[in-house]
Amino acid sequence: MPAADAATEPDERTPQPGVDVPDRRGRTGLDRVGRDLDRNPRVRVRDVRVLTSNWYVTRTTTFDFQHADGTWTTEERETYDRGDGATILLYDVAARTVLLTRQFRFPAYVNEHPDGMFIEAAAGLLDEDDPETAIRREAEEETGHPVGDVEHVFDVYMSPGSVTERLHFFAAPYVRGTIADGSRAGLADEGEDIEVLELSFDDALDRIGRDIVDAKTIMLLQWAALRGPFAAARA
Ligand SMILES: Nc1nc2c(ncn2[C@@H]2O[C@H](COP(=O)(O)OP(=O)(O)O[C@H]3O[C@H](CO)[C@@H](O)[C@H](O)[C@@H]3O)[C@@H](O)[C@H]2O)c(=O)[nH]1
Ligand SMILES: [Mg+2]
Repeated sequence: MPAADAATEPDERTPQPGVDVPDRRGRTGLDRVGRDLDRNPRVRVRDVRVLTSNWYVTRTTTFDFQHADGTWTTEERETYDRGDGATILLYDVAARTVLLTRQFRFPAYVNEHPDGMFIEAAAGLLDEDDPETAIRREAEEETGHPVGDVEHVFDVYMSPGSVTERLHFFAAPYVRGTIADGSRAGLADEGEDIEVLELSFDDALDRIGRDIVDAKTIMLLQWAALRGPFAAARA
């Protein structure tokens, strides 16, 4: 590098929140995630940069990738990391109903959803908990209904080209009538305002693609119809 350019390089990098000094959520070392990945010999991570660590974390990672013909190229990919989550379908087989939620989702509203009000299966981030503990907590917080034994359904990457999140899917029975349709739930101090929605299972299936447009909810409803509690073989 020419001397003139070297002179313009800063001596020390300004400390970066989330990397060298705590960010607003007390995190440091966020640039270490992904550096030691070695499970796939066709991928060699070269650098990880934290772009934002405001609430969740965006990074850009530079890596060498070996293509099918053996050649290597250097690629850069941005990732959005909000941690992993869990979701649950609460169902009553005898009443043929499901217990869902309705809440405002800004990212959908800003992308052409008519009002941002989303019908969803109860769900939340794991935070520090294991998936089953987390889904019990979230189901009770978001529907007010206590959850007994849960059935693990599958674990799915919801948007693997950009979002790191893996979502753990569960199902559990609930008792119709315990929670009033239209009652409110959620943690007010986290800005949550959640309406509990009790729908007939057939109505919920019918509304897929109309006013039920949330991926995890559609996946759980279709699983319930095909292989879950409402599948012909299990009924
Ligand atoms: N201040 C602030 N708070 C935020 C922000 N983003 C989220 N939150 C807070 O974080 C809470 C997260 O609520 P959870 O119930 O834990 O998560 P969720 O958003 O319902 O996530 C579930 O649904 C998502 C969408 O389908 C899933 O992506 C996710 O895995 C999970 O299943 C929100 O209620 C809100 O209070 C933000 O940018 N700023
Ligand atoms: Mg939630």
